[in-house]
Amino acid sequence: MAEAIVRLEQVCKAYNVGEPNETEVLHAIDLELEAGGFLALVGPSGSGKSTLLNIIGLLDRPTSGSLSIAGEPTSRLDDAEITHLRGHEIGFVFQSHMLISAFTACENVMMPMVVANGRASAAIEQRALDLLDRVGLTPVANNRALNMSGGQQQRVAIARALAMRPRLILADEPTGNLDTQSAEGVFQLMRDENLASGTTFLIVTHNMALATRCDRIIEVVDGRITQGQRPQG
Ligand SMILES: Nc1ncnc2c1ncn2[C@@H]1O[C@H](COP(=O)(O)OP(=O)(O)OP(=O)(O)O)[C@@H](O)[C@H]1O
Repeated sequence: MAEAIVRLEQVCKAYNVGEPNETEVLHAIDLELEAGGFLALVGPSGSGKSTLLNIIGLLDRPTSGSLSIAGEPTSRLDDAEITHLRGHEIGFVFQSHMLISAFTACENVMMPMVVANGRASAAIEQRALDLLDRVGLTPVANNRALNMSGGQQQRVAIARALAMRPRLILADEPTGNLDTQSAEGVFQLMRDENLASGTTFLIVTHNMALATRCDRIIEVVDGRITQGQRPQG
């Protein structure tokens, strides 16, 4: 079996801890994501998919339980170490692409590399242009994100997510706002990247037609994994 890029053991997440309205939304989650997988995360609205994604993406911490990324337990890491791990190992694609709309496609893709490097450079710009070429956007590389279609913006977001060569990309309904044809293009682009580079993808989707084309479907219902807890085989 492939090495696990992510391992959760008995992860619980509660909101409003210690207050009268404290609610636990994830209950004792055990989950393994195999390196190189192309994985769908599905479940009803409010079941805890985004909460789980935020924990795996180190954007939020579990209330209890443990999370390892690439074999590294995260519970003892301080905030600076968490930020470093997140910045280098994990890329994000959100439903609303979260691009800086006044920046060009190229500038948006450069952004994580500029932040990591402390300043822009010709090499960073060249890598951004190469990534935009990979997602089919060379002709609009210097267009502002503001003036691009939803499908194009999502392709820029994928290029940006790939910029730091992360081992894991977390995508929260990346095709949710797109028409069928654009959604297919964005989905296929992620699949091609997964196969070409071995980057692991975990994709939250309500689209079962797309989910069934992934290597594995992980289902969350009421804060518990009901299907796909471990890789098959
Ligand atoms: N910051 C928060 N404070 C309090 N409750 C929250 C917070 N974030 C999420 N919740 C609650 O946690 C539960 C799970 O929410 P979550 O967004 O993870 O579900 P989801 O499966 O991603 O839903 P959807 O498919 O609608 O995006 C919901 O009941 C939600 O109201």
